[in-house]
Amino acid sequence: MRKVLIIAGFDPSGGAGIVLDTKVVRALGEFAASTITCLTVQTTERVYDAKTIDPDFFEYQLQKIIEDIEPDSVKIGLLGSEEIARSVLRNIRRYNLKNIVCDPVLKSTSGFEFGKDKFVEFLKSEFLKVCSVITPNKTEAEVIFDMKIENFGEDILNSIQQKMNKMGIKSCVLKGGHVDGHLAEDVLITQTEIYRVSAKKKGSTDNIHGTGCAFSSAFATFLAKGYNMYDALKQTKDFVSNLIHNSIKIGKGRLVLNP
Ligand SMILES: Nc1ncnc2c1ncn2[C@@H]1O[C@H](COP(=O)(O)OP(=O)(O)OP(=O)(O)O)[C@@H](O)[C@H]1O
Ligand SMILES: Cc1ncc(CO)c(N)n1
Repeated sequence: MRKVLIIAGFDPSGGAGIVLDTKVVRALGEFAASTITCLTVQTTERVYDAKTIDPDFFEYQLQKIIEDIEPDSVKIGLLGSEEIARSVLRNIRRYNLKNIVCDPVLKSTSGFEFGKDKFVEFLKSEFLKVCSVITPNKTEAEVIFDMKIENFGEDILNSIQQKMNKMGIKSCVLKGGHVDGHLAEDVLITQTEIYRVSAKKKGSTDNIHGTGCAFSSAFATFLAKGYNMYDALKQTKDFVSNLIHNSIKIGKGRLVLNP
């Protein structure tokens, strides 16, 4: 069995974060170990608050579990602070971790900001370049690449590719759930290629919780299984679309995925 290390936050509703990530890895037949970066007060309606774990305690958790299980891939979700991000970066280097999928969570759909300016600057200048692939949504990509992204037209994608190369970002999947249109289109941009996948959109993306978390943990699982980037993306897209089409209502707010 392949081993996926999840580095993410805790959402008590189970609709996002580490609980959902673990279920996704399990549903795909592999084993998930988890380290918690951050606790949130959160429901299916909104995020109320977030508190990062003590950084030394977090690092202790991370080192011990990496040494024990030796993961085949890593999914990074909500980091929550520059200190926690620095600790993850140190240990990626120390243990020479591979197959790292980073979902650069900056803001919840309900508007809660998870990191401030210095954190974002650190991600852009030092952190994202050590990841195998980053999976920003439209808003996150606008912050990371410092540009307006109205659509996924050729010019915009080429300009993102140039910026990625300058910033040292190896690969990026731009998630298109929040881009207008009847298709949910995602684009994989590598240093030399641009590759699109799409699926029929179900309802409104703003009404479904956890799609980004499920996407990055499924991607990390397919990389752990040995798929290349393109095949991992195709498999991930099918898996996540299916979860979205079978999403359920468990609370008063948005629908959740039930892998
Ligand atoms: N309504 C939808 N129907 C079908 N696929 C969708 C829909 N919304 C999002 N997706 C797909 O789900 C995946 C996650 O994309 P999305 O843009 O929602 O990420 P996100 O904004 O990071 O998620 P989150 O809302 O959890 O923060 C992508 O593959 C995207 O194309
Ligand atoms: C814990 C957690 N991670 C990620 C997200 C982004 O969906 C969220 N709302 N909560």
